[in-house]
Amino acid sequence: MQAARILVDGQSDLVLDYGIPPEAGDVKPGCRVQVPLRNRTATGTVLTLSEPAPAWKDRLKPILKLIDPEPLISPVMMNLASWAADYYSVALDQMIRCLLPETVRQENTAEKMRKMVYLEKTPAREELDALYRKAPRQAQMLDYFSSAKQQSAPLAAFGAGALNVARSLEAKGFISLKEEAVHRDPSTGEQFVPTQPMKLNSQQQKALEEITAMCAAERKKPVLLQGVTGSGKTEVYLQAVSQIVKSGKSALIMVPEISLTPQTVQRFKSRFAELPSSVAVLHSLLSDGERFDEWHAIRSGKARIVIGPRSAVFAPLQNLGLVIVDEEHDASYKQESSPRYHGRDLAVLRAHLENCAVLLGSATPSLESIHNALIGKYSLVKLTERADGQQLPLIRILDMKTEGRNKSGPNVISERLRMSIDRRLDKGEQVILLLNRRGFARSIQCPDCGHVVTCLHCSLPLTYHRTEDRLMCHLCGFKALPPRSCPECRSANILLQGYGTQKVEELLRRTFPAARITRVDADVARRKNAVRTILNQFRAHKIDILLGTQMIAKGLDFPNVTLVGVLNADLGLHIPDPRAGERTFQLLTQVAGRAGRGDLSGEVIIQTFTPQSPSLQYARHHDTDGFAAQELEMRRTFDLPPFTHIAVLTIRSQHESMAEFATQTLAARLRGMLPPPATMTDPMPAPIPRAHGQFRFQITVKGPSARILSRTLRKLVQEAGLGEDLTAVIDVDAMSFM
Ligand SMILES: Nc1ncnc2c1ncn2[C@@H]1O[C@H](COP(=O)(O)OP(=O)(O)OP(=O)(O)O)[C@@H](O)[C@H]1O
Ligand SMILES: [Zn+2]
Repeated sequence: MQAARILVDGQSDLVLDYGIPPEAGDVKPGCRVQVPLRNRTATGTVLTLSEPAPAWKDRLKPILKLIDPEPLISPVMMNLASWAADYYSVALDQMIRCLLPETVRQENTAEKMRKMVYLEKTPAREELDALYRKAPRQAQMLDYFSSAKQQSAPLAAFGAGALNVARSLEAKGFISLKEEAVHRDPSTGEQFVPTQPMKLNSQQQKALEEITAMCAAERKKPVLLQGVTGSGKTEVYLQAVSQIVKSGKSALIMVPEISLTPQTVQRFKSRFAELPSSVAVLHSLLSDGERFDEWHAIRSGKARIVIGPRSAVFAPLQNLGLVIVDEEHDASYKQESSPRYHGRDLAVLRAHLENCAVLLGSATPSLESIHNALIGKYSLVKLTERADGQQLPLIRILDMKTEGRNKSGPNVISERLRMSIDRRLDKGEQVILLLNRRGFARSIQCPDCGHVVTCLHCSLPLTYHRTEDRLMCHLCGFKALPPRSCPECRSANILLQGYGTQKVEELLRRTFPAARITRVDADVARRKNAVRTILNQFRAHKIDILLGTQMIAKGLDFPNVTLVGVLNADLGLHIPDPRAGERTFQLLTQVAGRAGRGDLSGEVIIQTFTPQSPSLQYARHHDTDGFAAQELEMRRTFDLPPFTHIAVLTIRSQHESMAEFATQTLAARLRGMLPPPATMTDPMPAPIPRAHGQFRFQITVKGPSARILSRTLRKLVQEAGLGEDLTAVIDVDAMSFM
């Protein structure tokens, strides 16, 4: 009897061997099975098959039943899962859970069925008239088909009691009733007008040819498409995908966040509108039913184009021909909870395992990707001009130390910016204002003694929410009344410092009373479809000024926007993160790219207290290469990514001394385990030392091989056998250090 190693659902890393009895059928890796577990039955997924050691042969419990005749997980995806589990130090079952969503794994989730009425025989006029006299509802049902010129309709369309009516008609042979599976399509109700491919300019043409060549090549390299904002990257994606689909293969398009990139989704849905339901959109707001249906539509090949955020890298596409990662630098590709995988990195790996082409696109690629291009691992294609032939917008940097002061202290909107906004509004043009919310905007700081009001449970500064008139912690949700005076020095000026989108909105309304102003921030984005509705209104010019946080910086295309103002460019620079400069550069370049995308030329005004910072200066000159060169030089000097890998081990506990002691003990052991040239820091409190009521201490390790760092930390934690009050978190290739 062969044995199968099975990942049993429900318990972390419970991997058990079972025997495969002949009656179980063709059990393969990636199949789900039913197995006995103590006194109950459990479900599980087959990881590997093996010949059991002779001594074990008779002691293995047998598999009860094979659930899927064909494996739900392809061998390539099994491979990807094991690789990721090892690389990111998570249990294999966690990765399998990403591959098979809960609703797909549960055997009992069924397709949604509905009753359909099919017309079998069209009644003659006299028959219908007679029916109208005897049984008017039956007549109406039949009449529906002739007037609607349809052969079928859902029973539910005929209202209550329709089942009896339909049964009578079925008995008379006019119609038949059938059960059908409904596809729960998340975009039902939306209309997509088909679009035609555009004639590519020569740079776009070259980019497309490079991708086509890579698709055909025996040995493939990822293609990095570095194209300035508005250079027509999306059109290149569309035509590349079109080629792939025509050749009978499937394509995966990854985007940072669906709710923030509605235009990209719309453009794909429209371009491929002629292929019904061929574009599947995955995102976190899908209902279980929708997710189940989309998953099976993708797996069966009904949907051969998939758009989704980082988790879409696990979509069960067959015969994959191309993977596209749009805005590949975006931080949201890294999952910040377990499993802490990087969607872009797994996309590159998946493409490698499937031997298909992969395209990474961005106006401001990550330094990791630029580095890979420079050393020849990636093939680099550039789009240096806007597709519409427009100039890139003129960027002006305003030093708020001199420009922004008035009697009461620093101003939110400088006089220069105010005048520019006025001018644009007078001409009937539109304005985007960005409030950089990385870092601690909206926090309450006493202007007299410098005291910052922080959360009682986390050390994070509390932020002020106008509508509720409360201070809130964005980590744990703690709420408090704003103090009337400074708890430290009793100064009454306490509320003056710091400002959030709500406060700026209020101020804007006062400054520009005639303008129509709308705010988009995380609070607004939580409401389903709110962002999309606002963006549609903005496009229709029902809004003059759009005020928002970094979420409005992404991939939006509004031809009538001629001015973009960045209110506080440097906030994100002053945080403990080696990528702070890179993120600020990317944010400014992206948001500047929203200006002047139509026939009107654009202008960008950046307000800052640190005008000399390289992130700002290079952004001002649209100089991605220049920024990358100097930033890479700095990273090399300080041995930071992409020249090394960083992993962070965080130990959390409700008890501060326990966490600190455990971290010190681990650090001492780690010193003896970490193979050179890897290095480590001393244990330290995390930049946010307390979150969700837990104290957090960190050790940061650095080294040329992420896998060695990961395996060493994993071994360390496993051997230490931490007690119940302690949690260890390993974050490989960490992107956030808070
Ligand atoms: N070959 C072309 N000829 C004419 N117009 C084009 C062409 N390609 C793209 N465009 C238009 O140029 C505009 C910008 O293109 P697109 O949004 O694809 O750029 P992008 O590089 O994806 O921009 P971003 O990085 O800012 O999201 C769009 O309105 C698009 O319709
Ligand atoms: Zn808190």
